[in-house]
Amino acid sequence: MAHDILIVDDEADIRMLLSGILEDEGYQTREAADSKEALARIRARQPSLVILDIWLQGSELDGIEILKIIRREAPQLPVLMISGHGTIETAVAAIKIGAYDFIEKPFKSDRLLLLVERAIEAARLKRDYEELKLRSGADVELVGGSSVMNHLRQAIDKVAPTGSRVLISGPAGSGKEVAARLLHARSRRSKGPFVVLNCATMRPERLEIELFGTEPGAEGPDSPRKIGTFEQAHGGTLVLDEVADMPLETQGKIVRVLQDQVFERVGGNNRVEVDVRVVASSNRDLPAEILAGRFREDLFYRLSVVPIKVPPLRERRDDIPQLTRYFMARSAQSAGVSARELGEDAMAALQAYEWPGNVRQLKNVVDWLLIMAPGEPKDPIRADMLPAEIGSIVPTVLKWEKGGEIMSLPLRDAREVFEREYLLAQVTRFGGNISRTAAFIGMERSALHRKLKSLGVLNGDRGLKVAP
Ligand SMILES: Nc1ncnc2c1ncn2[C@@H]1O[C@H](COP(=O)(O)OP(=O)(O)OP(=O)(O)O)[C@@H](O)[C@H]1O
Repeated sequence: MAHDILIVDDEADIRMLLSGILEDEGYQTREAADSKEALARIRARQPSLVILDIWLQGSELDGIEILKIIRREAPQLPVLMISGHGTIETAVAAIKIGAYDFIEKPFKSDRLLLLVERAIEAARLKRDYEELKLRSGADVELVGGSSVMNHLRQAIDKVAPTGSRVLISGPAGSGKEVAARLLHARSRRSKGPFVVLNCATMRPERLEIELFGTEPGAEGPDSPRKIGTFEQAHGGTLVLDEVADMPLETQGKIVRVLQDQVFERVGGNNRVEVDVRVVASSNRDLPAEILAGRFREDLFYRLSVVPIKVPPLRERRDDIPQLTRYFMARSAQSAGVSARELGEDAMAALQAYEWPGNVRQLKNVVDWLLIMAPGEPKDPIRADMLPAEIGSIVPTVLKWEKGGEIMSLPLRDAREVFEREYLLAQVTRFGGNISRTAAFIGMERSALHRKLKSLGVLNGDRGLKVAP
């Protein structure tokens, strides 16, 4: 995405010269000859940078006064001042007010381009830093080697550069936001902003303010202009998280923005033009929401140009060991302690668990284990150290304690109890896949099948019987 630069100078030939130099380097430019035009252009859409002449003949406000308004209305917008003879002192004063730097007339194009590049980069770094502060711990790595995850990554790689709208569906905590980040990172907009708005956590009135921003005075007599998420995301990606939670009326407004890439801020009628890739995500069944009259069909078709599904963790149990090690390494690093290993029994229990809270829940369990698991840091974490609801999945006879009940049985019956519990745990861990379980435990597939049937673990063809 080309950066959009606004050139404010009263002299038409300087504006032409500047826009020529900048456009040759691939920037997009807009021009303004006086304060009225300049402010109108900025209000219509926030540029990436303003190049602002200090002395503007025939203008109501001079460069310094315009700068003050920009600082107030758009504090993140970088401004590069142009100073002529005798205005250097003013230019220095401008830096104190918050201009990025100044360049003196007559200027060399190399120096101009260098300053422009630096000013935009500095603003981007500041924005990234702010974003990072807000969302520290955000991931762009989609960990997992299961075939479902490989397909997901392939789908993302394929659709990312096309710029199509994408609807990501999947249950809570499954990694929808990580998928959206990856989509942005692999797109042509990767240098542009990535903005996420959670539609579920906001009151309906607040949602529109967040989406579209406000004009000065809209939220009280002295309220400043607020830039909404659509405008913040110009040149980048906007994620509408939990899009099904948006009120119908707001949905209608979004349809319009998607159609025309134009909207008005709350409390005004300035038309704001934006170029934003919208990625929506939801954990609901949107076609069912449409039938229930809670989601607009036209919005669904506009958002869902390419649908992507992130499956629940229980459908990709193969990813659990890798995810566990990944979260363990990261948590240990950020806590400044050494990572703990997990014993085979603990890993089997993690793989057999249902994970209603998906990857987010796994991450929390790993964080908890790092702090709470007893024993020396070098000792592996065992199944009985896991939170009760997870650890109980592993049959008691397999835990490192002397099973009481089993000791009261003759060998033949004890062996049967053991086999049954062991096999049930292994088959669950491999998601009911008999071939893979057989390969892991070192049995022929058909022999395992017979065994499971004779132990009453298999119910019918492939269905698993619940442990008695
Ligand atoms: N494949 C993955 N690799 C690495 N981290 C992951 C993966 N999937 C999810 N996570 C991590 O799990 C947590 C939850 O993921 P994320 O926020 O993307 O889920 P979500 O589907 O958007 O959830 P919600 O619907 O609740 O917003 C995050 O901390 C994320 O970093």
